[in-house]
Amino acid sequence: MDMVFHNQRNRMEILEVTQVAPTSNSQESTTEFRLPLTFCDIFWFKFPPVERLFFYQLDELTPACFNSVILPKLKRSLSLTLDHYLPLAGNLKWPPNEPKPIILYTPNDGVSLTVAHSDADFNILSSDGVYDASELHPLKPDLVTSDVSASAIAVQLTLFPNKGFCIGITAHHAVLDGQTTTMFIKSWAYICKQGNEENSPLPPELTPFFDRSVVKGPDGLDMLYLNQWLASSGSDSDTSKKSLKITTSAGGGAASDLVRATFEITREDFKKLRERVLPKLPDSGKEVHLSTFVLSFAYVTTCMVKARGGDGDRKVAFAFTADCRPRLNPPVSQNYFGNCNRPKFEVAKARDFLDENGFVFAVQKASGMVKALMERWVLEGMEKILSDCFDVLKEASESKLQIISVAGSPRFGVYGTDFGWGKPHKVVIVSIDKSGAISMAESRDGSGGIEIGLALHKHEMNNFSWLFPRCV
Ligand SMILES: CC(C)(COP(=O)(O)OP(=O)(O)OC[C@H]1O[C@@H](n2cnc3c(N)ncnc32)[C@H](O)[C@@H]1OP(=O)(O)O)[C@@H](O)C(=O)NCCC(=O)NCCSC(=O)CC(=O)O
Repeated sequence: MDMVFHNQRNRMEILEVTQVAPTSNSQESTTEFRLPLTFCDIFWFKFPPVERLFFYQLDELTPACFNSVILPKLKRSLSLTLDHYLPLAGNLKWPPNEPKPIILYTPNDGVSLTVAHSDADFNILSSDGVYDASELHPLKPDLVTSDVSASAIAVQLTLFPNKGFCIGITAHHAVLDGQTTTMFIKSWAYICKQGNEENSPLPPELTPFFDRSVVKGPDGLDMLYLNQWLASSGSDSDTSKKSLKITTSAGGGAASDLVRATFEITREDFKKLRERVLPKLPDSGKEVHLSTFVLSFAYVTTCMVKARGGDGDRKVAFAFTADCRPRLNPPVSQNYFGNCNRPKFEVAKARDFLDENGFVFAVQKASGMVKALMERWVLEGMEKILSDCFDVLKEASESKLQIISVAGSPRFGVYGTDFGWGKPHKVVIVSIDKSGAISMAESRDGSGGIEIGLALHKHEMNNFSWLFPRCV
């Protein structure tokens, strides 16, 4: 890992802020479309939005070519894609007579689109790092939220003259999860690459499924979560309680002195990690779920706890989100639009990871968490999970606890997102710098490895990059 630290003052010019609406040709876009929120959506009610950037390298891309070819194609295809994803052109609203907020699309709604030019160093920002986390912030669009309305998504297209461009998408987590966000972006890319034909259907694997009745959970969980969110607002006034405005406080503050880097765990590394851990597991690991996810999560967690060091008694919460679609009974289509996931987390002592057998401990813990999802009801324990999350977030904000969670997934296949100009040079999740999360994606070269994105304090990043090749 190259530990040269890059810090640059990047210059950015916003050229246009506009709304992209579904095409008026589509029959659906001329009528209202409502979607209720399920308990899975309301769980995420005020969590910070998820911000993704897709960097496309196009050497010699001139402003003229960007403005006359790329920009019109991206805008037109976004509009056509919204015909299939009307709720994303809409907003979260809370009508006075409704017990909970809804997603509402009304004709003339659209997605906020920002167009910008940047003189920042494309090569650094789309590299494996290390650079200031805040350098990415000008590239992500801000989700518009207020007391009475919250956008579902926002999009930004940024040109880096003679280098390429970047597509930024910010998603309201109560509207869509990572599975749906990536399906939407792939649909947009598909339509763009196909040449923007009107009324053309999406292939089955990209066609969203809007029937909310298939996600069934324990009765009353939606209102339980909503009431917990309202109680957490700290306000007695009904208007501010019911406000749809998102502040970053729910997931911790924004980055100020964090740096970012990407680390890869290759297929060969996984082989080595398996070989090292197996002899140390009871019954030669027969009962342990040794997937690449479990190995990566356990390995990175161990390195992160060691990178922070300190008191062995301090608490560490390690958490991930599981996709419930295949695990519900009956299973729900992967095309289900919205949130169909559950967080899973456990709290341990730093000592358990700092120990000589820290990695073995982490593997057993992560394996147990994944196995519980398979062997028991996938929604077990959901009644307590939001209040437990609030407790953990509070302790983390008081620096009493280190949270390590996972955003994204190697299954999303983000590097397959081709709008017609090739696959992305780099995909990052900007919002990990607010949440203490690591990000995961498949390796870009399709070699079966996993890419891990980190945003850490500089000294922890130094420690991490020293430890990463030699932690086990
Ligand atoms: C709970 C899990 C993380 C556990 O993963 P595991 O891989 O350990 O376990 P598993 O039983 O699911 O899979 C076992 C093996 O089958 C393979 N496998 C199974 N299903 C697969 C699929 N659909 N695509 C590709 N591979 C698959 C796995 O790669 C693994 O093999 P091998 O060992 O070879 O790997 C996962 O099941 C899961 O739900 N992933 C999705 C998480 C997710 O949606 N995150 C985003 C949350 S939203 C969010 O964070 C915000 C956002 O992103 O916007």
